[in-house]
Amino acid sequence: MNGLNDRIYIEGGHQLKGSIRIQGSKNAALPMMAASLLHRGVSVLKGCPRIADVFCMEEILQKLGAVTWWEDHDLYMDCENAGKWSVPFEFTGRMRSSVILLGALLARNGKGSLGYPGGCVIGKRPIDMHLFVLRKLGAVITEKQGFLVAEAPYLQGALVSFSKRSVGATQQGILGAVLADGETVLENCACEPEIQWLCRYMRSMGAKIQGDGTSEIRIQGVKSLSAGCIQVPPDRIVSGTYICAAAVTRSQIVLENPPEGELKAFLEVYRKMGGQYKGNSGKLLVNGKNVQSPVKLLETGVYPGFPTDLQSPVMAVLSTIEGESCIREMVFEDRYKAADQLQKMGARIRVQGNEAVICGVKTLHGAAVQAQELRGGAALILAALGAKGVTALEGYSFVQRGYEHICQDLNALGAAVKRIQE
Ligand SMILES: CC(=O)N[C@H]1[C@@H](OP(=O)(O)OP(=O)(O)OC[C@H]2O[C@@H](n3ccc(=O)[nH]c3=O)[C@H](O)[C@@H]2O)O[C@H](CO)[C@@H](O)[C@@H]1O
Ligand SMILES: C=C(OP(=O)(O)O)C(=O)O
Repeated sequence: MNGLNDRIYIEGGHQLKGSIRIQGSKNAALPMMAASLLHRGVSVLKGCPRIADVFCMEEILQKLGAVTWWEDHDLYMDCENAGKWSVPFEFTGRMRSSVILLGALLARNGKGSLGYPGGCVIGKRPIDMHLFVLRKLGAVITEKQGFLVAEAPYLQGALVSFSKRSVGATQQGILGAVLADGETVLENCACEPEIQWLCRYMRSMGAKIQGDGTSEIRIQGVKSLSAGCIQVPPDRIVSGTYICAAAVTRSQIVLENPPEGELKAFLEVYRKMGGQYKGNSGKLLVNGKNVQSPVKLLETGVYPGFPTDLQSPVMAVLSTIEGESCIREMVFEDRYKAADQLQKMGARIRVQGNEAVICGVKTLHGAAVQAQELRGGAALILAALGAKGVTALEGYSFVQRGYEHICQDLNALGAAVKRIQE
């Protein structure tokens, strides 16, 4: 998207206060939507975030023949007639998560074809392990001019050992195995909470899955699945982003329903920066007034390690803490796109390979900056909140992939963020 609609203006320097409700999780909702294809009837996701990626997945389901509708934040998907099996590149190129539809299409139809997945450009992001697990389950997959074509008259349970932990490939394996003949054992699985949420949802449909949340997942194939219904969990990355908003403005806010238990590694780093927090009856009181300590080394990692999705939001905060901090990005090869833009705002960041050294400054200043991907874009908004003067951020549509109403949320807390609609 180009033009004014893709631009927001943030006037920095306002203290935040008040409380905020956390939207449903993007990375939990998307695989659940793919899983809904496995029931030939109506399934529902309650509290589903109304964000660009969810709308894109909804369009894909419609393209496959599903009928979908919303009741407030509840998304209904009638997949009775979703018997088409091909998704063109114009849809899959917009979103990384589209790739896990391959397992769902194979499980439902015995065949599926898909344009190559898009999503945030934060590294190479190959899909070798996605194809590996489906091939292990019996699929024959060919790749032609950016198009994947997979066929399997039936899928057969198998022992599959992943060479590294991948959230998407683990989900792909689960989707492919739930309706396969016999037992599947997935080894070296990712343990991210979104995998457990997918499994909870699929168990509500009658799937037999055990071990999610550990590195070994066992799936006993069943003949069919019934209607799914679940409350989409609150988004841990959005929660972390708003905690960073309190930290960068040295403010105190309340998150109404954050998944505190899923935020341990992040909260540990926030605490090292001088941030304080207190959980109380499902709410989290976050006090960023004493955020002032640099962090010697923050390493991202697979869950329960520090989430790579919160790396750039924390970089924005560290840019405002005097002294030297260091980040080591261990998951993606190219996830420092926000650093150049933060420098335009006066940040002092040196990126070398997978390390970023940040020499915090007392105050950042407003500038014209460009978001190039989702979380990097959110990081620029955070930096702008704490900066002196006005920041014009181009590329807001990247942020809208994952944040339902970040501008309204921040304004409700006292920020001054403006979007000029064409
Ligand atoms: C929609 C969604 O849930 N996205 C999340 C998901 O992305 P996604 O599922 O794409 O991330 P993965 O866990 O698969 O990626 C982890 C690492 O494995 C590599 N890899 C992955 C698959 C593969 O076939 N081969 C391979 O080498 C990737 O390039 C990366 O270096 O987990 C990431 C890591 O927590 C998060 O940053 C993303 O927000
Ligand atoms: C990288 C992300 O999303 P995706 O995997 O969909 O590109 C993200 O949510 O930060």
